[in-house]
Amino acid sequence: MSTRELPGPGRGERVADWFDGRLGIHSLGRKYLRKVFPDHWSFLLREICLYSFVVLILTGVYLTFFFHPSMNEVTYHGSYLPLNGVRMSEAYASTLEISFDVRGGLLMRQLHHWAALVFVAGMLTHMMRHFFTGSFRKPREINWLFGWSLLFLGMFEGLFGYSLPDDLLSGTGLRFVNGALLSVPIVGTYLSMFLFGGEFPGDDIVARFYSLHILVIPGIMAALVVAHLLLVVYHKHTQFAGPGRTERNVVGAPFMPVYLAKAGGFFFLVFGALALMAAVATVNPVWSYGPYRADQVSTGAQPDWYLGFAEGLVRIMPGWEITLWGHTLVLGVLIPVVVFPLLLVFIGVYPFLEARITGDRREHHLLDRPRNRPVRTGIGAAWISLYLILLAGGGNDIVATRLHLSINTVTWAIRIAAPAVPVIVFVVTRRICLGLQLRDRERVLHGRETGVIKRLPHGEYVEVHEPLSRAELHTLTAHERPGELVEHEP
Ligand code: HEM
Ligand code: HEM
Repeated sequence: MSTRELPGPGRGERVADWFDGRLGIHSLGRKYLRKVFPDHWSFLLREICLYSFVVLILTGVYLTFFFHPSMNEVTYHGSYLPLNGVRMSEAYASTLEISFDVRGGLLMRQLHHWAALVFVAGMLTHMMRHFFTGSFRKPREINWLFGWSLLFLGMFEGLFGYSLPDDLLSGTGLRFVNGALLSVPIVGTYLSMFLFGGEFPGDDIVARFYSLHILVIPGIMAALVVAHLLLVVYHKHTQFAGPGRTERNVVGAPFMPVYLAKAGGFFFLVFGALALMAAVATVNPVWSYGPYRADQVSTGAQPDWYLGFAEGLVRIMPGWEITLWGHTLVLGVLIPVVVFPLLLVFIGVYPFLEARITGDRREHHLLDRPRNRPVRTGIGAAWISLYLILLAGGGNDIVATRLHLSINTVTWAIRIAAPAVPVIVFVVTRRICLGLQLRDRERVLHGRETGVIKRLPHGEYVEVHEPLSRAELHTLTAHERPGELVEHEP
């Protein structure tokens, strides 16, 4: 065949070449599309975070087309007749319009709100899975901090979001924020005036929260998500111990095509589940609360679940006040305002605390089984129990009415449970871990109990034990025992 007859590159190949010459996509792709992903069900939690974040951005952009972030007063004349003729802010009126007059508006609002609830739940569970398995250890401490910042920002992003519609519930939440700011000594009044642009509630807060909500915080969060994922690529994945898995390799399926297909499918699953929730379950029906008025307050007012623990801290505090040099310190609010961030900061700095206390400064790429780290597992369980108790405290009125109890009984029960239960949970969890370790040890040394009883020729009955497979033996023994840490020179 002469050279003239050779077929030239096809159109697709030419386009690909053109782009590759300018962007280097081919070499990048060749390197990263074969990136290996280990498999474990708990790794899916991160995908719930990622995809609900994507849903939040998509639905959020749709909402910006119709939402008016203004506190100018208007008289409502829309489709929701019970509020016809009522004076309200433009923000609230536009939320009613989104809910009743914009095509797909209510679905989008509910999708946005459900996605927010699931997003923070996803982050908390993803965080706890990394906590319990010790993946935050060197070299991933900074990625832990990136993740932690996402959680922290996510909570405030939610608070700013549900304050936007300017309904009676969100206004009650803002009054709470105002009270918390005012309790700060010396600068409290300035902080409140600065945030609200004058006396609470002022005319600016919705517009201010709007810029933070749709621009500043999502921008920082998107950058953090990218940095978080880049660091995962740089560090490579952690994995559970098992045959063939070491501190130096990663065993799993390649990104392309296996993982991409899985991740793509999972995106539609998360999107579908959220859409279903948004379609069938009402969330934040602002029309039934009415517009915010500073002289009114709604009963049964709750923040979204992820901030319930902060509310709980305030509700269980006695209304203590002291007067110093002619100034009143409202300890009943100030103490919770200090404890609330501390509870979160403890989680943020935990990797550094653990490394310092255990003296373990080595790199770790193999994950711990929680039972093999009884103290850490105990601390994690105790933290969750405190969080849940305070969450119940934040809904003490709901608990009291649902269980037909006096609100004082509920409040006192939570006051006692908040310090006591985490200690009990710590001790019990630690014991359970040690028990499970003994069970593992028993299985390694004597094999699995088969339940088959044999009678020996001399009449003795014994249970037949089946030795574990080599793979199982490896998995159960591939961990360090206390006292194995390498001593470092100070
Ligand atoms: C992590 C991200 C986000 C969270 C946790 C979040 C959370 C929320 C929540 C809970 C609400 C109240 C919804 C309701 O009315 O029931 C809200 C409202 C709103 N969000 Fe977001 N959001 C996020 C990101 C975004 C983004 C990226 C945008 C826009 C680009 C956006 C735009 C809006 C708008 C316009 C509203 C007011 C509309 C309304 O309440 O009906 N959000 N957000
Ligand atoms: C928007 C929220 C978040 C997204 C989209 C996200 C996503 C991811 C993804 C995709 C990974 C890869 C590997 C894996 O899960 O094993 C990862 C790893 C990690 N995440 Fe997150 N994450 C988020 C929030 C958080 C939070 C709140 C924390 C903890 C405070 C956290 C801590 C970590 C750590 C320590 C790793 C490294 C573990 C490893 O390499 O195995 N992340 N994250």
